[in-house]
Amino acid sequence: MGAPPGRAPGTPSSSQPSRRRGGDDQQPPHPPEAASEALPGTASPPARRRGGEQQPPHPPEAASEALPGAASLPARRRGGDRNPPHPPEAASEVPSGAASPPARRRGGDRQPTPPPTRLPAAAAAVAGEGGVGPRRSFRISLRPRVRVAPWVKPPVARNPKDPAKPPRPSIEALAAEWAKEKAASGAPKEECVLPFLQKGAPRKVGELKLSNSFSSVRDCDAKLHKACSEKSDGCCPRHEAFRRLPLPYTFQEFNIDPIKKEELDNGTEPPPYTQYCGWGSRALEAIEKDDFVIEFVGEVIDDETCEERLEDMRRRGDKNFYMCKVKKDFVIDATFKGNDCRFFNHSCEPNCQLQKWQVNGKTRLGVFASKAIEVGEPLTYDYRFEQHYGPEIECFCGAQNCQGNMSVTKQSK
Ligand SMILES: C[S@@+](CC[C@H](N)C(=O)[O-])C[C@H]1O[C@@H](n2cnc3c(N)ncnc32)[C@H](O)[C@@H]1O
Repeated sequence: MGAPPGRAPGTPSSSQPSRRRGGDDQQPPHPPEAASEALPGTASPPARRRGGEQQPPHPPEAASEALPGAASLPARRRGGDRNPPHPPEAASEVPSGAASPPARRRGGDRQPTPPPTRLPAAAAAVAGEGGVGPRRSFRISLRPRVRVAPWVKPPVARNPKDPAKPPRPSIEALAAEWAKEKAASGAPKEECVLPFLQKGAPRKVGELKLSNSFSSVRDCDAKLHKACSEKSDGCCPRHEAFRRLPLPYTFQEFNIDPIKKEELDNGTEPPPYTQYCGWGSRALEAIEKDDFVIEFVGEVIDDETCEERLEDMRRRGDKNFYMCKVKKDFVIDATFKGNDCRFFNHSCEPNCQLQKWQVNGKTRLGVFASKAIEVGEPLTYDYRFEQHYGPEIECFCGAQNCQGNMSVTKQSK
């Protein structure tokens, strides 16, 4: 993407102490592929979270979620009332403008309460697509690779070379274990594979850009669907398919690590690099270039629901955005349900890349290493999302060639 060196026009850099670059606060360069650099604050001192940043319990639907910490980070952003970023990929852009100094996040960043959408079936649908399956969480297969920062011990303690540490099973071994259990549960054979680990099986169909799109508000017949939905007791046939989670997840499998924010806050110091970007994930083992790292999963929602959720976010003043627009009426929202991938922060010089794959007729998103990643490195990818309204979201990735914000200009698309 055409991220211009330095801050984007209009992005005031003087208004705030530039913690992103230079100086002791600079972050170690991030790995990735597209953009530029390291997560900011990597070297900065860990900052304790405040109680106010704790996350409220999730609503019933999301109850079993893994999204704790998401909103709680102390991140510095501009304009506290900036709009929530829109789901990736499509979009357009917002004038930057807001020159106000980045403000730390507080209570307002709490985890949003799942919107009382007309899609009460959303959660249930989640279970639907996966069919019967083991209770094994997909995350298990990913455990050796990544983990949400707050739960991660210092990289050195996880060093696989440490003789005191028993070697962790490989991701392939864990995947095999998962597949065995799933097969034993009676799940169809095709659902007992982790596509991204199957050599040659899945088909990569493209790379995905995260964008802050709100486009369907303007160009889609969402209203029609809404009316349809109201008439049919909240169930619009056409949208039903988008309320499911990608296979092979079953509700149980997706119901991972329902860790509460309070637990994370209890004596846990967030890693330094989250000082400005919020919670993050880091590698717990060395990852080779092109290796599969994790799948981006979440609730699959349509554009209308996405818009409703974004509006809710704006009203709540939430600043963390977890949606990824795959295509029209197909947005994967990890706000209320997701795995560690939801904690991957943006970097203008990322070490991972989000790719779109076609697996057994279904579109799935996989995060792959775009370069070799060392143990302890923050895992990032280039969001490159576009925002339709509100001030630009300032980027604190710390990359030397950071573009200053997480939006992408139309020209660079
Ligand atoms: C998918 S979430 C990543 C996890 C998030 N840090 C958290 O605490 O839950 C995306 C959000 O993280 C924050 N973020 C990620 N990368 C950032 C960066 N480079 N600079 C500033 N904020 C960032 C933004 O609030 C963004 O909406």
